[in-house]
Amino acid sequence: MEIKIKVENLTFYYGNFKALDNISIDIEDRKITALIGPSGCGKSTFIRTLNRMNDLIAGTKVEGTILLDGKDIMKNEIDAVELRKRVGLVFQKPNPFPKSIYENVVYGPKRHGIKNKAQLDEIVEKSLQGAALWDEVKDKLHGSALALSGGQQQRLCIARCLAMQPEVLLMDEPTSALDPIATMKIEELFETLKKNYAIVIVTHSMQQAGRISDNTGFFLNGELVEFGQTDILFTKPRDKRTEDYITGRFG
Ligand SMILES: Nc1ncnc2c1ncn2[C@@H]1O[C@H](COP(=O)(O)OP(=O)(O)OP(=O)(O)O)[C@@H](O)[C@H]1O
Repeated sequence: MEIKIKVENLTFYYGNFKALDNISIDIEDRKITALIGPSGCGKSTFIRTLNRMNDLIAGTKVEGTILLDGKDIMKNEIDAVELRKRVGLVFQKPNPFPKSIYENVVYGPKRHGIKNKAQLDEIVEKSLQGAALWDEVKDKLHGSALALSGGQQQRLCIARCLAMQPEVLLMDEPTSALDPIATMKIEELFETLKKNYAIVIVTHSMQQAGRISDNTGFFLNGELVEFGQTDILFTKPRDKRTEDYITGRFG
């Protein structure tokens, strides 16, 4: 087992409000880690600490360490822009730019200085292939991204992330705005993606966590109550609060 991200004693505040309390968790490489828990328990806050997206919010404070390949990402010498390239984030609602499919995918690489047309073409094809969208859009790459269906838009956002050649993919409820068929396609895509990336996915659906993840963490009120192999967490939870949650007694 290879640890991609090691989080140790992570505590996070919005102003005086402690949103995460002493979280320690190992994110394995080439595995899917699901994070579950009731609304407001800190799941999104947690994944945003993993690529320092929370830095952008004023008045926040973070304690503890987050090691990416053994290196502390909270140290000042780490460039946050470079970090977000390595640790990509896909949001709940598909949010393509109001530009063509092609321009959406090359947006990040262009900003990072890639100008060569042949190279950009290759990035577009590879990223769209990687996001299982290429066959559906290869004949309309210069058409508007906004003309795609919700599920296609979400796969485009995944492609946009892949174009940056990340190592970790963070997904914040990536299928909650999608219908069951689009959801199934994205879940199938995760199975393929996990061969090359560490994936962390926040989900409200325990069924989804059970279907796709290798490891699951259960959050409650900013605490990581339980973390372990998904099949064990769902069948033999150690903590009464986990058991109550997965059996639907609360949340
Ligand atoms: N920018 C912010 N400023 C202040 N408090 C915030 C901010 N973002 C989140 N919070 C608070 O931090 C707590 C955790 O929120 P977070 O969004 O991480 O939970 P969550 O588990 O992802 O919830 P959901 O499942 O509803 O998305 C909540 O009490 C929330 O109100």
